[in-house]
Amino acid sequence: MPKLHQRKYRKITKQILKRMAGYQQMSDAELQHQTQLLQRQVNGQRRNLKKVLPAAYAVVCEASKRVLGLSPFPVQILGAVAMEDGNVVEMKTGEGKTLTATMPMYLHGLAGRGNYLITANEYLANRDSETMGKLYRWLGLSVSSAVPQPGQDADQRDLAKIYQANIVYTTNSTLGFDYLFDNLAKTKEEQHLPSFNFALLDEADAVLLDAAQTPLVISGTPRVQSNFLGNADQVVKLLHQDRDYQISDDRKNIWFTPEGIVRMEKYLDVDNLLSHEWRDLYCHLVLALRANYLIKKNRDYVVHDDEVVLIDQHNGRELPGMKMQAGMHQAVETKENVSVSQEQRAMATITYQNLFRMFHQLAGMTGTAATDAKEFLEVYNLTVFKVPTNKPNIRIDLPDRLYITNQAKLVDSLQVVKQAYAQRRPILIETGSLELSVLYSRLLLQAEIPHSVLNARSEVKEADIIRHAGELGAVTVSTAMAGRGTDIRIAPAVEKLGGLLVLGTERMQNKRIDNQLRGRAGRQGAPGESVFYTSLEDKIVTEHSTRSVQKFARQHAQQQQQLLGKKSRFKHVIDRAQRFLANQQRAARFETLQYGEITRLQRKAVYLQRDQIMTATDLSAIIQKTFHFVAHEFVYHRGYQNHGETLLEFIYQNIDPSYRSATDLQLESRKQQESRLLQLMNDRLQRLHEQLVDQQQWLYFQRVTLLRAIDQGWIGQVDHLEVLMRVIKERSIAQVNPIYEFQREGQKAFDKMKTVINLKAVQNVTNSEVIIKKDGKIEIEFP
Ligand SMILES: Nc1ncnc2c1ncn2[C@@H]1O[C@H](COP(=O)(O)OP(=O)(O)OP(=O)(O)O)[C@@H](O)[C@H]1O
Repeated sequence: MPKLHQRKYRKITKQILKRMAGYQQMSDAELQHQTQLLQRQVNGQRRNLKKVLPAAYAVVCEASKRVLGLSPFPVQILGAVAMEDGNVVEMKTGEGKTLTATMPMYLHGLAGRGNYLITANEYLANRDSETMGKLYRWLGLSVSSAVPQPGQDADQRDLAKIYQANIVYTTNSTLGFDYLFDNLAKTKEEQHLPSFNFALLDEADAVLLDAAQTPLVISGTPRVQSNFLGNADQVVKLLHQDRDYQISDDRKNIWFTPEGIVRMEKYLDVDNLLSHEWRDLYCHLVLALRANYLIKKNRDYVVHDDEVVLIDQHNGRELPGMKMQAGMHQAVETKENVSVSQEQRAMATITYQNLFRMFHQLAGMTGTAATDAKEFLEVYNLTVFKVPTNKPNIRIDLPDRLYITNQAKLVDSLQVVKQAYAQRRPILIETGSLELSVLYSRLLLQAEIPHSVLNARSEVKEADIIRHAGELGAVTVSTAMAGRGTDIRIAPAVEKLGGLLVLGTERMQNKRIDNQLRGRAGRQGAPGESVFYTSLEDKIVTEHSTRSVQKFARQHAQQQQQLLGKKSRFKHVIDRAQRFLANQQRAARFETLQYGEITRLQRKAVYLQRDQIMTATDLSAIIQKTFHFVAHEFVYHRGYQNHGETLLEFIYQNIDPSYRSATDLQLESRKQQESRLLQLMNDRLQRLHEQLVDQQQWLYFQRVTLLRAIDQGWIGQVDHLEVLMRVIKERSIAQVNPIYEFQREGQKAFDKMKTVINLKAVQNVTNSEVIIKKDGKIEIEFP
């Protein structure tokens, strides 16, 4: 659908402002009654929403004044109008996105359920569903937060109630996991998610871009432990870089050289390590290689009490309980010689791209989107619309200070802190990692400057500290991601000192995060200042710039002065490194998208079948089809060709363990064998049917046994695809088209899965034991 023009948005905004005058005259009760009137006009049809938009937005604006004491600015209304037209709306930090969001959320809430506001973290989902919830509730719509309340576990949530609401505040991972769990349910009653109508994504770029590289994975039953772990680790430790393996410049990829392969074949005494026979061993060698040479202790993980604990790359926090997927965690445990934990099988996965593309309508808001406009359009069909600030931005963004070494940079930046502190001007020091924030805090202690450090373990505490960061004399040290979404207000006395000063101790992974940090100062037209202190030893430079830059840094490590001057060859070194990294990340997302597409199609087919079984009122046709498939498959493919399995064995294993036969089944013709199998299956089915005379019970039994078969097959397939993807990606250096290979192999596995599911269904349907309990409920013991 072609998007409306900017002028049009302004025109609609004017209409809304005009309508507000009418609503101003109404009593509270009359205003509240508007919701019902609007709902009647919408009549549950999303296509009617556009028509009522001006009225609905005007109602929200007037109600907001009365309930929250906030009257939305015209630029906020403009932003809300653009959101409804499939845009990622760029509104600078502090412009009031939380309030802006209430307009489209209310509008969609008028049509019913299935409308989500995706916030950046759980704290914000709870906070905003509370504060903005007052407004929706006042107007007669229901609202909930899907994330656990503080102190609550995820499985203690009342999902039925949460997803009953018109408007749900949540996070991307909560939504994703709930969706995946919903599709592991046994009955319709256990499914809670309404259809995906509308999602408004706060910090859309963080959700759709930064988080989109890694798919969500639900892990379940343990995978059989491999005994290759130890061997692989030992062998890989004997290898030499460049001779036996190579590492890419960005240190993200690593691969064996042909010489390395030959060497390992010798050590392990195997022929042709790359052949199908040694696939599992090779997989473990690849894992061990990454574990030993790419994944670093004290950067990616720490070792505590015989346990490998991962570290969050963004804020340096420990992530207890989190595990790397697909055997990687076990490889690192083996490297560190700690006890190897059980590896969990992947049970369900989805990429964020696919999760959000399932929505009928998407919109986003963020402080910084323009940099990635093209990708938003290509992947999500979202355009970027920039909303002007309510008041002109008068924050001063100073040019970077660039040094050769970290030390020189930190020493100089400390002078700025001292100066601000002497003036009692609040200063917010933003670091790229927890490590650095601890270091900086130590420097401040030495200089006897009292300060707060945001390394609190909870989002609530962070919000509390950051809220005070704009007060007279406040010195706050924070990691880049901490305290997001919390407003920093400044007093008039601080305005006179030039407002809040934001000092970045390094430039971050990308420009967007840099800008978010600057945006903590100078909100809503207030004065403020920002400056970054950078060096050639910063992470972004060491990891993502050319070798010549790194060489220069090493050679001049003694120099303390700043690298000034417009002509300096290093003037753009950080911008370039950021761009380089951004390109790489974009490529990685594109790759995730392509692999994810193949999984998506399979998932869609399986979930569709689950749905059909869950809603069907008669399952006999499906069961008969399954019986025929299995009988035919055995007689024409399995029994004769593959396994030489006898018919008797097959019956014992899959249909009836107590089967006694007087005849020699081998002598029967294929046709006879097939009909004998069918007859046996139906006999067993009949036996169960006689036990379950109640129609509801009978239907329930068939449904549960069939669903279980699907899940058994599909979960195996999900796990298989995960492993397959890893193997293919690792091999991809030498391959022409890994995606094509994934597709081909994935399809083959999918076909195999269908056979597995059919067979499991026969086993479950013919071989389960049923106990009818006093209350009429039935318990099924599966074979
Ligand atoms: N129309 C308004 N009138 C008065 N105050 C407002 C209005 N809209 C928002 N605010 C206030 O502005 C502050 C910033 O709002 P909010 O936190 O939603 O900004 P934001 O755009 O989400 O910023 P960030 O990007 O940092 O999350 C809040 O204190 C909010 O109450």
